Amino acid sequence: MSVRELLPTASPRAARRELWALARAHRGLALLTVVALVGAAAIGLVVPPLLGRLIDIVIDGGDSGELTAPAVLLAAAALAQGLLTGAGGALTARLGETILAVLRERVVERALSIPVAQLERAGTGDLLSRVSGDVAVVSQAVTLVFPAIARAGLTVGLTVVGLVVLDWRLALAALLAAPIQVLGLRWYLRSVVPIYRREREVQGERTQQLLDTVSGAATSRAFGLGDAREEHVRASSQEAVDVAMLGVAKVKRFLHALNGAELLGLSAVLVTGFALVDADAITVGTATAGALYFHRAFDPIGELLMFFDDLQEATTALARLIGVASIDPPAEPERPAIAGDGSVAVDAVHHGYVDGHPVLHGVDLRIGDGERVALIGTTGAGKTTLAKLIAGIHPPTRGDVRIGGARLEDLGPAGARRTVNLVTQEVHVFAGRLADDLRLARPDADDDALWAALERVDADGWVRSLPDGLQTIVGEGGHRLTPTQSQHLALARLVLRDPPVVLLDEATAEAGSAGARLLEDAAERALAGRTALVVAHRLTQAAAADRIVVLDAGRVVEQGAHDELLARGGSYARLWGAWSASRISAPADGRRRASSRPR
Ligand SMILES: Nc1ncnc2c1ncn2[C@@H]1O[C@H](COP(=O)(O)OP(=O)(O)OP(=O)(O)O)[C@@H](O)[C@H]1O
Repeated sequence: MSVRELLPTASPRAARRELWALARAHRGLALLTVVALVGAAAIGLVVPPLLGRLIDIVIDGGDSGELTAPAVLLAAAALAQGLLTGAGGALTARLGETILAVLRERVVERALSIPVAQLERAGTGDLLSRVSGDVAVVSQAVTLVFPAIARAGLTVGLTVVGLVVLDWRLALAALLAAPIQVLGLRWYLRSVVPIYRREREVQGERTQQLLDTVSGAATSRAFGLGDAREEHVRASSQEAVDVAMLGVAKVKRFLHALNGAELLGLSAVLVTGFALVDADAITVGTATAGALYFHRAFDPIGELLMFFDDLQEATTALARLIGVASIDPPAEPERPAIAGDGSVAVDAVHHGYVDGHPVLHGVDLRIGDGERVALIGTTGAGKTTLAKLIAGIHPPTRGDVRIGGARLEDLGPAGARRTVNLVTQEVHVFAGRLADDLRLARPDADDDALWAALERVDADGWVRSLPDGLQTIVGEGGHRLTPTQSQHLALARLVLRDPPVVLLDEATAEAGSAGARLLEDAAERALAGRTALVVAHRLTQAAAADRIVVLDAGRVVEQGAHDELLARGGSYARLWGAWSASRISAPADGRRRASSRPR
């Protein structure tokens, strides 16, 4: 059993540092954004004192000419604030999107260089949920939540300053609202946030039920399961509605509490203002301005509190993205070694994925330059593990792997990739032109080189018959390739890459028998002239090798040529006997029969 070791998540401090560094790279835009947001909030501050001034002029019986200046200023402030708010929102979104784009690129770049072993420990789902789900959450926050929070935060902060400057006693009275807000927020976080989380889970379940029902419609019809499927969808929809309604009820209570806080705070400001006016300490206009300030700060406070959940979600998602973006790419040695030839030496190699569960126990193996070795053994014997260690995907727990005399770590990640290639049955065909898919192996290859590689693995025939030949769009959304054709492509990429050492793991195991035969021939041609370790599932593959190595429970128990091992009557002879018997009773392709040496 493997232990999940999720990819790193940045600490809040590291996330802030990274964001700061990203924002600094766009300091011009960031500065402009701050100026617009602060400007909008600051201009808004002049509105309550101006209204207060108007009231004082009216109360003092001033002439109407005196009203003109404050009224014009009010109109100008409203216009300027509107313009700056609009500009601030647009600039915040632009800054956020720019930073997110850089972050996204970095996440993808780092994701591609994450050592496979680390990715396997984390599970690809972890990385996928980050590059899809987390990016979506942050994207939405960048355009909606962050600008609103920046605006609200600045308005609240500056308004509180304005209130204190206007009259500290009014500011003190306004503070009466704070305890209700703090207690309300604590209650909200404890009771509503978990409901939101549950709501998202239930919605995910409902989507899954819908997808299952739609994609499995034909099966449901065939087995008369329509009613049962409908019931599943109905039940999950009902649950989603129930949970959403529970959330709505709680949010309404929270809003009531906020309204109560507003009532209390505003009453306190008005009563204090009344008392101060009564004592001739301030004018009616100042008291009015105080009440307006309070009111002005209140809406954004509500907004800030309501966005708290989104903000939490977005910060978590951001920390998960920054966590991946901060993974150091594997270090290259200062002076990478160069493999002298294609020989492989495995010395006393031990390996285990989980402490206390060793998989390989001191494996020694020598493969000569250009030699073809077949690795066989029962399921779980450790064949794939050994191949991965030789490919440098996992470093062995103990022991050494050398290629052409150089240790894998001295070759460095890039050198190891150039020297050893592991071809597995998991072949991914990238969406795009077939030629581009092939060029992943050798970006500078011209069309002639691509055709030569395809011819070498006998794939040129079907590629020529595609609607646009090399330019045919394949992969997701394009021309669908059969598993055999995908494997053909993988082998053609191998030819283009041209590594001296190849590890072929189950590359031909999945295809149907006719395809398997074709691929065996293609693999044969792709491997010609290279050192090869073939994890063989059909013993015909093993029999054709120069040497066969039998692995049992993580140990090499036998090795030698096919005839030699048959004559010895050991593990291989027994496996061959059992396999031949099964072939005679149920021949895979209905034509061939097992013989002592099939090739
Ligand atoms: N990533 C992993 N984490 C934990 N255990 C693993 C991991 N990969 C393989 N194992 C375990 O290591 C042992 C050897 O697995 P391995 O895949 O190397 O065997 P194999 O001989 O290639 O088997 P098969 O023929 O079924 O592919 C098995 O017990 C397997 O469960």
